[in-house]
Amino acid sequence: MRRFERKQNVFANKDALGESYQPDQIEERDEEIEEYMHALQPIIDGWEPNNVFVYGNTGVGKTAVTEFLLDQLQSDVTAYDDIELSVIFLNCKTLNSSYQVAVELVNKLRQPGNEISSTGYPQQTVFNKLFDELEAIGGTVLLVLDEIDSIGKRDELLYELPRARAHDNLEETKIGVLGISNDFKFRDELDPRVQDTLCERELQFPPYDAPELENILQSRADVAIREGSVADGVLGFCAALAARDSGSARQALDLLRLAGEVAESEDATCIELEHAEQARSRLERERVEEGMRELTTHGRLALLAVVSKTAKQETPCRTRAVYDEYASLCESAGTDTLAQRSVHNHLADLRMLGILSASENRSGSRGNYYSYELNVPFTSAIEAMSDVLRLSPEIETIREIGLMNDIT
Ligand SMILES: Nc1ncnc2c1ncn2[C@@H]1O[C@H](COP(=O)(O)OP(=O)(O)OP(=O)(O)O)[C@@H](O)[C@H]1O
Repeated sequence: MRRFERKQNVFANKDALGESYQPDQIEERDEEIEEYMHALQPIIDGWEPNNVFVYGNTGVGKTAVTEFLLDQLQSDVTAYDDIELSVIFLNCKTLNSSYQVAVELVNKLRQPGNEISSTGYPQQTVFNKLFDELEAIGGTVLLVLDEIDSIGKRDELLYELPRARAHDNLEETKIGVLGISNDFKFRDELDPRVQDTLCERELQFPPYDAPELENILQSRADVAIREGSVADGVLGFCAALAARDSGSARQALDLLRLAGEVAESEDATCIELEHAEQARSRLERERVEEGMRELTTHGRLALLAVVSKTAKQETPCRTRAVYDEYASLCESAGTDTLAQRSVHNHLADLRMLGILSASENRSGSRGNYYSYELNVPFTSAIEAMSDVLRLSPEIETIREIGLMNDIT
């Protein structure tokens, strides 16, 4: 049997491409940093902090920039004796109401063994306990609530916190709330009174473009990858793919890390383009599989219908044509067919998941219609389908037709 053996032929510090790594340097965000510093300036000046709302798509540096700037702020603030700054960071991902967030904050601020239980109190009692804890800290407290959208519509705490001094819930402590979110709808759906205070200062982080992502990758690769271990064009390839898809630095970093893993598993000493290609198709396949897990059987059959049309070189194609293909797959699977309207909804879901793309066509007086095609490689889709659908002979036939037509 093969034994474990250390392989470090490509990576110098692989963790530097991971999520928990905090970069020493933030690239390509000078304007946002300037605006952010402006919003935080009252803290250094000794006034009440602004409430700040930071939003932008996933992976665009909201958390990284916030952590970087708050570290800097905490260090700069030590030059002023009259300012006591405490920063409390809470990720709200698993907390879906004001009540839960307040309990979590109270427990974070209390000594171990003195925590409160997460159920059983009236909401206002928990809020009061939180105010007591905050008052005990004194000075300036900045509450950073990451993924704040998880709180949903039960956002009373976001109303109460910024008004705590005005409502005499806090006397000594000056409080600021810094909310971070990638859900654009959340901000718009907030109670207008919450919106007024919470979004006192708004910072929007746009998606990165390809050159920006390449610079971010380069600065991470300098730490993470051995010198000379990444071939020309690899960083550009990862950056271009992520820019085209999401503009997310996380996606670009994940791609580079996986490309490095592929290279290491092949005992290569340098990450070549072909490793990045393999990483791309693996990530895409994972994305299709992940998306497909959420689909119902009919959603999967609708997708298989588009895959089949792709094999026959008949995409982009209209809902009607996808529907006919879908109906015959249902027959093979021994399943009743849904109405065309429902299949249309499944196609729209697949488009939202990024598995299909659609182009809108105008057909004069009869209105507009969509044509669908696969937005992921044929091979990734067919592999993923054969894992989740029990239609082996049909899937094999589609694969063969695709092969015959040179579809990859
Ligand atoms: N400008 C940048 N310079 C260096 N690294 C960056 C930059 N922007 C993002 N990153 C890195 O990309 C990854 C994702 O960034 P981050 O977690 O800050 O995104 P986010 O906008 O907070 O996303 P989400 O909404 O999903 O939490 C992290 O590893 C982060 O260090």
